Amino acid sequence: MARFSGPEGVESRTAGVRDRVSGSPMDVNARFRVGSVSKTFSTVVLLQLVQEGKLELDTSVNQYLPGLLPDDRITVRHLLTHRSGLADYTNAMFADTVPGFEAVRNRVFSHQELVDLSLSEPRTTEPGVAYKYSNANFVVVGMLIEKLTGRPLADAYERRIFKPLKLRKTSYVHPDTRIKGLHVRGYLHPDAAGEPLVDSTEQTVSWAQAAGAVISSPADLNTFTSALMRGRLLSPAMMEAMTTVTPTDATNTRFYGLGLRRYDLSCGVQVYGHTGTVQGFYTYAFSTRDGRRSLSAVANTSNHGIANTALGGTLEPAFCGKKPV
Ligand SMILES: C[C@@H](NC(=O)[C@@H](C)NC(=O)CCCC[C@H](NC(=O)C[NH3+])C(=O)[O-])C(=O)O
Repeated sequence: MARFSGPEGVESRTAGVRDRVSGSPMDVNARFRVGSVSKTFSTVVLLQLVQEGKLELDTSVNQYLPGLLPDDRITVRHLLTHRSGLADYTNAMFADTVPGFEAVRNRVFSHQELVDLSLSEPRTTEPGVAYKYSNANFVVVGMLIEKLTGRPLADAYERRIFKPLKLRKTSYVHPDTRIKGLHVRGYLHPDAAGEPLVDSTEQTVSWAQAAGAVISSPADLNTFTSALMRGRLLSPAMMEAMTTVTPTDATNTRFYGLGLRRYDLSCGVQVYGHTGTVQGFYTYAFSTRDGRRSLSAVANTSNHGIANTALGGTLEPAFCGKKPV
């Protein structure tokens, strides 16, 4: 399903079903797991704390969480730009897709357990030297938010983003495994062709937390990315910092700022947002820099490259006016 919001109004497209058993059609008003789009929510909260003087971007993480990391050179900014060198424990956790998922779908991890999983693997880069995507970075961001606010992560999201923007279909319910209300069921592709799909809708997402456990809807994600880009959540200076990007691959069309991706489209439009992959759900949530146009595109499957590529293919038609091929 996809929902495009722009000056000309809202356009939605759906295809297929939200539930393979009942056959209920995909519904653009349904909720789903946004995966790493959660990283942008977490970044907004942390940058608001920076604005409030509670922490500084270029200070060592260990200054705020004494003894957590083995290298005092790792700064808060390194976490938000995936340049800390902290290994991504999910690579090992989900090397074998379905068994890996089944082993954790009902597990509740502490933040410390997830950090320990990361630290049990070698660092991937010297701090600040290279972009190496890792969920561990945003687990630590979640720890910083809870330490500096003295409250659970859910409260920070609710009070600082969900409530002010009236994102009534957006929630953070860790470790509850259910998606409440009208929602899409997600179907995880097994690694071996021919194996049955796995209904992966119910899970704690405790393996990701601030890195991937937010639940939302297409309209709410468009409201969020648009409001973010319009400067409704952060100061101009902080938006400048957040949208200062470096390339993440050799194509020079994909970039990462602070918890934010930038894609440069063929028509010259630059869109900002994040992608998400959690068992059974692919998400693209992007907006133009002025926030006037935003798109949320979702597929209720994962571990299925052609679906992810097709979903990513909605950005050009949506923002460049190209008719889909
Ligand atoms: C990349 C994406 N990251 C995220 O959204 C985070 C939260 N998800 C992951 O790290 C993938 C976990 C495995 C998914 C599983 N894959 C496997 O198990 C592969 N063996 C699946 O596809 O559902 C992003 O930033 O856009």
